[in-house]
Amino acid sequence: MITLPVYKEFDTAQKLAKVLAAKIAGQLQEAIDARGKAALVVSGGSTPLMLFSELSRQAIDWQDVYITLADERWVSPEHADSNERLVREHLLVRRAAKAKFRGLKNIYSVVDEGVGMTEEVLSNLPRPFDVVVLGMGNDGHTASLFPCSEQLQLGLTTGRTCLAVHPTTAPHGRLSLSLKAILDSKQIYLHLHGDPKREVLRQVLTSDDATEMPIRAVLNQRHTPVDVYWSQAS
Ligand SMILES: O=C(O)[C@H](O)[C@@H](O)[C@H](O)[C@H](O)COP(=O)(O)O
Repeated sequence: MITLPVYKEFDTAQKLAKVLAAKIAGQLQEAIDARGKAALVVSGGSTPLMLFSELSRQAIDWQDVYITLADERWVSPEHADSNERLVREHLLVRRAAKAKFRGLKNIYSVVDEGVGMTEEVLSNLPRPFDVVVLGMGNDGHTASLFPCSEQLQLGLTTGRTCLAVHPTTAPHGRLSLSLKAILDSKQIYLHLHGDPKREVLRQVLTSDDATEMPIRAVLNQRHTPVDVYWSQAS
């Protein structure tokens, strides 16, 4: 059994996005005031689009904010499935256009070859990350820590920042932050939409077996606070 310390529900995705964006912006600005810079890690997928749009309108010192991704599909940044493309189109606009984005995809065509270069890029970001926003798949994956992949155990145990992942149930080779890197943060938000995800979350909380549902490893720890934000899909 896992117990959630903070769980917030909203009746629309828009209301959730407004509240969460304001909260994240406040935490980023606090970090900037304290150490001159802040680091934000966001996820891809369909859930964060409204959040990105709300975040991009926040009036903070975006030029001092480093942004990266929790995971990336190993495709070119112009590809329809690229998380970098999503971030460039929906988050790095308006006020947030001044933020410093560090993408995970690089010149290597195979993710296993590119992982070292991305590790190097990530080593130059402010740590711990100030805010990490995660999504969750219906199989309980988060970032690209997939229950189906041979690399899951590595992702849950490695001391490195990132790893190459080859899911069998989702397209593309992926690069994912490791569990250790995700937890090396001051605040994690798990951002969910719709009834099916609420049902998956219910299943997640019934056990602590992270090999079955990797999101459990993020929720079942005491190092970093994880606040869960759920809304109806509309
Ligand atoms: O690149 C990705 O696919 C992700 O970062 C992934 O972990 C995502 O957050 C979940 O799969 C939820 O995806 P949806 O928001 O599309 O449901």
